[in-house]
Order: sequence, then C-alpha cells, then structure tokens
Amino acid sequence: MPLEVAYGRKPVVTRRAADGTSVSSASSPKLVATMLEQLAVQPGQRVLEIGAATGINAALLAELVGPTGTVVTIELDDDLAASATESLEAAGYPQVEVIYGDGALGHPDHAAYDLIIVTDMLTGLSIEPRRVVSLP
Ligand SMILES: C[S@@+](CC[C@H](N)C(=O)[O-])C[C@H]1O[C@@H](n2cnc3c(N)ncnc32)[C@H](O)[C@@H]1O
Repeated sequence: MPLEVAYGRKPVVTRRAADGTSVSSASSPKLVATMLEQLAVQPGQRVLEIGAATGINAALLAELVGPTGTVVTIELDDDLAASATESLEAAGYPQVEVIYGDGALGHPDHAAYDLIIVTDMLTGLSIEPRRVVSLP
C-alpha cells in the first residue's frame, strides 16, 4: 500500500464483507493518535487492545509500554489475527501477543491490565472498567 494512503487522513479499509460493507480497517492516523493520547500509556504498563486488525496500533502501544510493558491484542476475525501476528513479527514486535477471539470476553489469561483500549464498536463487554474514555 502506498505510504501516502496508509498515513493519509482517512481510515484504510482492509477487509470487506461479500456485500461490500467494511468489516475491518486501519483507523485514520489522527484517530489513532487521539486515542493513544487519551489512553496516556506509561512505560511498563500492561495493555489490552480489542480489535487488532492490521496490528499497527498494537505496535505503537508496544513502543509506548517499552521493553518492561506488555501488549495483548484480540481480533475476532481469524485471518486478520493471523496476518496481524505476521505483520507484528515482521515489523519487529514479536513480543505483542495476538489472540484470536471475542474481545468482549476479555483475555483473563494475561490479566490484570492497567489499560484496555477498544478500537471497534463493542457491546456487552464482560469487563468492569474503572474509568471509561470515549471519543465523540
Ligand atoms: C477499526 S479496526 C481496528 C484497527 C486496529 N486497531 C489497527 O491498528 O489496525 C476494528 C477491528 O476490530 C475487530 N473486532 C470487532 N469486534 C471485535 C470483538 N468483539 N473482539 C475482537 N475484535 C473485534 C474487527 O474485526 C476489526 O478488525
């Protein structure tokens, strides 16, 4: 993909359903930056992301938590989970744990988390958050 598209102003749709509906995308860089700013990640923290998609946000999270932190990312689509794993390894982030599954259930095996970021619309989250930040 051309870099000007990947780093442009719009989300990049990476997967469509048979009827053409978008089912996965890389969020726009501005949205990603805003979400990460609001999340205020600190080095050493344990972060759970729900919605791995391309894996780019998980890679940014890995940079922010640094070598003493942990990033776990969950993806509902098995093909996308596999490609996120490959991309993260190829980009030098093999430490990011990509889980294929429903993020609404969380991932207790790696709990507890300092922060949880949800990058898609999600209802019925089974985790009880202490503080919720949502974008307008
Ligand atoms: C906007 S994309 C996320 C962008 C992603 N963070 C990135 O860096 O490319 C939303 C993703 O969330 C996934 N998703 C939706 N519901 C989910 C759920 N309940 N559990 C896990 N992943 C989910 C979708 O399959 C889709 O790939």
